[in-house]
Amino acid sequence: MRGVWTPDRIRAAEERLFEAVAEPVVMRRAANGVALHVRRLLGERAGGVAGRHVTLLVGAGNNGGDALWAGALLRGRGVGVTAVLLAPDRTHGEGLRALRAAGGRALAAEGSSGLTSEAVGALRRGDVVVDGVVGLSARGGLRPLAAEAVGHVGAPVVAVDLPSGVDPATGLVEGPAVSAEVTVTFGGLKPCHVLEEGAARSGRVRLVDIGLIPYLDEPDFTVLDPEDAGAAWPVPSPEDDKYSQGVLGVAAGSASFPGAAMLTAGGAVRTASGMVRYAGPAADAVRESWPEIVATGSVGDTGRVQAWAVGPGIGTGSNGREVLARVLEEARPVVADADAITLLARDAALWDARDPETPLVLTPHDGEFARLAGERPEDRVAAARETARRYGVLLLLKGNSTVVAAPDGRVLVHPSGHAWPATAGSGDVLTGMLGKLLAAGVEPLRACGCAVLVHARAAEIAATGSAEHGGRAPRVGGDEEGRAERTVGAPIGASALLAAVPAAIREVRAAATASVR
Ligand SMILES: NC(=O)C1=CN([C@@H]2O[C@H](COP(=O)(O)OP(=O)(O)OC[C@H]3O[C@@H](n4cnc5c(N)ncnc54)[C@H](O)[C@@H]3O)[C@@H](O)[C@H]2O)[C@@H](O)CC1
Ligand SMILES: Nc1ncnc2c1ncn2[C@@H]1O[C@H](COP(=O)(O)OP(=O)(O)O)[C@@H](O)[C@H]1O
Ligand SMILES: [K+]
Repeated sequence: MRGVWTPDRIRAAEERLFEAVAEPVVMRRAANGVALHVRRLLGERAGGVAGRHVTLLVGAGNNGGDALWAGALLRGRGVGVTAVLLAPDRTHGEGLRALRAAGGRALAAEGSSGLTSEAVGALRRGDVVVDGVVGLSARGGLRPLAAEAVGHVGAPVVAVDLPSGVDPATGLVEGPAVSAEVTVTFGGLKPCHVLEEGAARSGRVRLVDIGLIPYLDEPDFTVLDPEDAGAAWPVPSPEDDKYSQGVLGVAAGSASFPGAAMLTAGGAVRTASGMVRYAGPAADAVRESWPEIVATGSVGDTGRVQAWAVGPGIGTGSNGREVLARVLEEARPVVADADAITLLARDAALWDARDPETPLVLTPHDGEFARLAGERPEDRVAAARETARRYGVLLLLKGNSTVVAAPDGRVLVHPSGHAWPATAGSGDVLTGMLGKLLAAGVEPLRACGCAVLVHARAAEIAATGSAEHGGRAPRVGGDEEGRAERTVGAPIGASALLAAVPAAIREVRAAATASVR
């Protein structure tokens, strides 16, 4: 599990760190990390380090300073280094001296008519380009000169701290910005690494220890890693039987939408052993697809369950309302998705059926969220947190980065790193998966984080066939920790995602086993 801190809190911690450790010492730690990851990327993409060329794009502040210091270290490994200075008068002095002393070159980016031809040549020559334009103090998109310079970069980029042009606090991009292959950040993750467009533009995020951790308090929110999901995933123990692992009731689908029933129920079956019961008009179809499911026609006829998954395809008319009210009255943990969210958003009386002490998870996409909150989410973390608190629910806001907020203010974020789950019916699968984890007794916030992580990974496995390659995706270059952007994939439907859920579970469980070894 990794913490994420807002820029203000990172700065406050840095100030405390600088009382104990001199700033140049900290900066050199940061630069060491940047140089290490540049060397790795040179190895991957240029076949070696010595004799290769690195271009530093250097802005006015400490972010450029880190890049210059990293350049000096790379010179020591035989790398040719050229710094392109966007603001020569305000360049980090010590960093520049260090680079020059190590034999690196520096040139001004701007001539009398825009970017100089030398600067363009340097940007094109780099086997790797280091983005030291702007870091934590970034405001808005890249300024015109920086944007023009970035436009000439064809080589993979290592971003210092964050990809320049991305808003550090939100991950939003409101103008030209860098897209990094690797982002090397210091002390703790910032929101831009895991939210919105910033998550995709950060590429692979590498965290470097600069001694900041003791000065950071509780994170603003957290990101689960595969091993966290693997450690929490329920598997049967020798004492278990089919009931003791938690029974999930699924109330989904209708005569017009049998597929929603199949996908939700399937998500549950593939997530954990034990038992799944189905209640609804698609009982015959469900029995045929999933013979292991005990299916009945109505919620009232279903036997005992430990949790319910309700909503996909139930409709928003009186039948759907009746189903949802019956489920809520049972006072068991519930995950309510799709039509159930629409019904809850427009019918305040339905909330009376709910026991406020029993966990209720709502899993809206942005459109459903707007029905609940009155507007589409802008700052997704703040929006999810506020709505979770207001309704006293766990709010799982779906998207490329999914945000899960608990009513007590805790937040988990999962940046998927790809968009393969964006396919009709994949939300139904997620609802079934999450319901089964709730039925198994996994703590609700963690259950949400685990379900989202494994769901996204299952989509990636299905799209890339990576499980067929011994758990590793076929990649275009990239190291073995490489992210999905460099993975060759083909579009999938939700059924393919569903079929890949067991492979994704095996993978996270293997990660958990490896991490305790
Ligand atoms: N505080 C520290 O001493 C440490 C900070 N570190 C580095 O220092 C960075 C923060 O340094 P600074 O606070 O000096 O600020 P930055 O280097 O982030 O920004 C410097 C200047 O860039 C300009 N700028 C702002 N937005 C821009 C945009 N959109 N396009 C082009 N230029 C823009 C502004 O004039 C701003 O003052 C961190 O991101 C990290 O890289 C690390 O060395 C660790 C220690
Ligand atoms: N651009 C995207 N990148 C990654 N995941 C996405 C993207 N768009 C949607 N998803 C994921 O796909 C699923 C879609 O769920 P939902 O919107 O309920 O669709 P449906 O109702 O068709 O099942 C969610 O898990 C969501 O997080
Ligand atoms: K940067």
